[in-house]
Amino acid sequence: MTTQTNGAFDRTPLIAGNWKMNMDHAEGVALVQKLAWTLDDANFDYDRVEVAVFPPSTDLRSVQTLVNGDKLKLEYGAQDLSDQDSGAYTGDISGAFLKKLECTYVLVGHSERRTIHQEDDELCSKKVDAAYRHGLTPILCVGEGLEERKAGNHVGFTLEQLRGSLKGLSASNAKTLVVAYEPVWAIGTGEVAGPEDAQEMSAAIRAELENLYDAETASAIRILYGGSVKAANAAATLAEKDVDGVLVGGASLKAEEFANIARFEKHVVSE
Ligand SMILES: O=C[C@H](O)COP(=O)(O)O
Repeated sequence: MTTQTNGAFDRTPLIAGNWKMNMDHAEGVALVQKLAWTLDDANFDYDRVEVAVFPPSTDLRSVQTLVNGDKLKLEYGAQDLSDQDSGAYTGDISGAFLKKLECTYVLVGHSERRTIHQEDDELCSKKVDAAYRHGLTPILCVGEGLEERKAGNHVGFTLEQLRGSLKGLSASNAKTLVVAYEPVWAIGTGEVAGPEDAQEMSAAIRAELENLYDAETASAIRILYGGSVKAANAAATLAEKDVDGVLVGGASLKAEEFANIARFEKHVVSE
């Protein structure tokens, strides 16, 4: 969340773990349990850094039961949602159902959905609206491909995706929005964009959000970096001024590794 004191916004860092199509519900419960125990053993301060996991939809009810039963301070969310609320949409999942499962967040427009499922900006903007309609906080994913990066058009491409995916979003709702910048060429490749790349794009996104809304809204929105984030590289990226968190894929499937990413301040302090 973002808190405001005397006009200044304090953007709480968000460490988000996108499990993608991994971990059935039994494995998911074990992973959440191990993550919680690992963070508790390290006296982790959930008020300083927010930690959220994004399991496959089949796991959400089990994760909800565990989080509620053990009073865990972890947040959780879904990897996608329908732009529709209910009806003849086989295989889709309504934001209303996700809210009933007490999801806080929902990913929208992850590059794997944009490419594999041909999700365009128009559909993403409708999914952002659906998230707010059901009281979910969207994490809107944007980011260039290798060809845009090589052509030096990575900023223009990403900002165009951002504008197209936020059509019609009000400034009041936008204040709680989270944006995740994920250069597609860095996802799952081990090729992590350097902290300076992450900062360059986060600053450009924040400037564009100011154009789309206003300075206050832009400074309230948290911007995450995603793409081959590991415990070894997270602290440097998270130290960047406009980077407010990370969206982690593969490394979030290992409790210790993900917990070490969440404890990035330890690394920064100890450096
Ligand atoms: O949603 C997470 C991103 O796709 C990054 O995945 P990755 O950490 O496996 O590169």
